[in-house]
Amino acid sequence: MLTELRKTFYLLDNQFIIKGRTQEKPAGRVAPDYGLVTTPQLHYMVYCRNTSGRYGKATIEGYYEKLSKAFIELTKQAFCSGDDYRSLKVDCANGIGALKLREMEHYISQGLSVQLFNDGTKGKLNHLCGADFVKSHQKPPQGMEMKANERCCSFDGDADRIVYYYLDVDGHFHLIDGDKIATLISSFLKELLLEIGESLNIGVVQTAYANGSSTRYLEEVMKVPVYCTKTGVKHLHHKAQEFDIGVYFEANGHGTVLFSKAAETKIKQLAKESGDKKREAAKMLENVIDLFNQAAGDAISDMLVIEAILTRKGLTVQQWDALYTDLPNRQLKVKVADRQVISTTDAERQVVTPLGLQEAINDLVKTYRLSRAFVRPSGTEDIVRVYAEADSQVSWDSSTEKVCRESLTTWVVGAGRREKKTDFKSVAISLIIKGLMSEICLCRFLSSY
Ligand SMILES: CC(=O)N[C@H]1[C@@H](OP(=O)(O)O)O[C@H](CO)[C@@H](O)[C@@H]1O
Repeated sequence: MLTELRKTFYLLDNQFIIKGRTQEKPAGRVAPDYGLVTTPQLHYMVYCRNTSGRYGKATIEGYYEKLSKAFIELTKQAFCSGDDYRSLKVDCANGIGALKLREMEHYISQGLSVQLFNDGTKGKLNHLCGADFVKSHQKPPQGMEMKANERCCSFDGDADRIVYYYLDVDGHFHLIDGDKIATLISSFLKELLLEIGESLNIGVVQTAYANGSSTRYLEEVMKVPVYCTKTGVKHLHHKAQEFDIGVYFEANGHGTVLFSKAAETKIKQLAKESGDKKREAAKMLENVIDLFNQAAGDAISDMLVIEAILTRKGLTVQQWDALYTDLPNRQLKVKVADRQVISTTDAERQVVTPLGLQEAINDLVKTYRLSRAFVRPSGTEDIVRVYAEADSQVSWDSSTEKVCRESLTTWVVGAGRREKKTDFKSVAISLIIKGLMSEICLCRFLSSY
């Protein structure tokens, strides 16, 4: 994988990428060797080169200096500076993120001390660790020593995704995924925008995998417009470019924030105006712009933004988590002979073919409160993905409970996970939706293909 990254980098560096078109590099130019870098660092270098250095210095030191300077500026007069805010446990998925975060550690040590786990000295890349493992199994990575209420996060193998989590005093695991990251960031940005008093528009971009509670919170409580695109960051990135400030995150923790040129110019100009609250907010926004990797979703950059926001707002990880409660949800993969038998529309939320499948899904979900389910072919694997979510407040009778208990036992034994007792009904309901959709609908509709 790391070799793949290097190959990708050399390929990019041998070409000049201008407004999405590639051109051969002029003869005689030597491609610099940056050694091993994370995927987002690689995107950062390309972005710097394509803007002739206006975005930043196209070196690894340039990256560290730009981000750490903004981070230190944002945290130096922070509301909270106790040890709890300063230390963070990071699972590096045995990937490149460990090497790079170690290199960066001393640049940021004034504001944050990181303790690295799964740093690649032993263990395999992404094996029982990393953001994807933590998100899909909803449990801590192997090798991480967690105490109650400690703030922890996981990168994925190439360090372009991040998720946070903690254990509560009862030992229950709480995941804070890309949706909650987007919510925290959007609320911080919205507050700063209010302070500078400029009518810059802000939009949040999600995919169908965003938890319904996050969408509702953003739209109804925060009054921020939310847009849904197809899965895959390229779709989210393009949509986010339509706003002065475009926040995009996939639920799996892949995302960033984009600032339009006009917004950046306005903010820079306000930051120069003298001595008032407006100017302070604009200066803070200026640092936020520098701290985000606007070339691509970046675990290191996102981590620093999150840490700066939590410190500035004096928020604990539990308070952050309590912004809203995720609807119980399940995702599963179904192996089919030809995943293309399923085609979708409406940002992959509605099935077009095979005919009848969408009606079957509609019939299934309409009996549960706040329920939603969709089926789509994966863009990266030869599988079909099924997603279902539902509210835990649902009607219940003893026969349903019997079926659910059995399903739940199968689930616990099969997946090796233990649910909280209070989640029992909701988990069981999700299982029914999942079970019905996967076993009855999908099999019935797909068996003929
Ligand atoms: C449900 C899910 O997590 N899908 C992932 C996965 O895409 P699929 O098209 O679902 O296979 O890989 C993509 C690339 O890494 C990532 O952007 C996306 O979020």
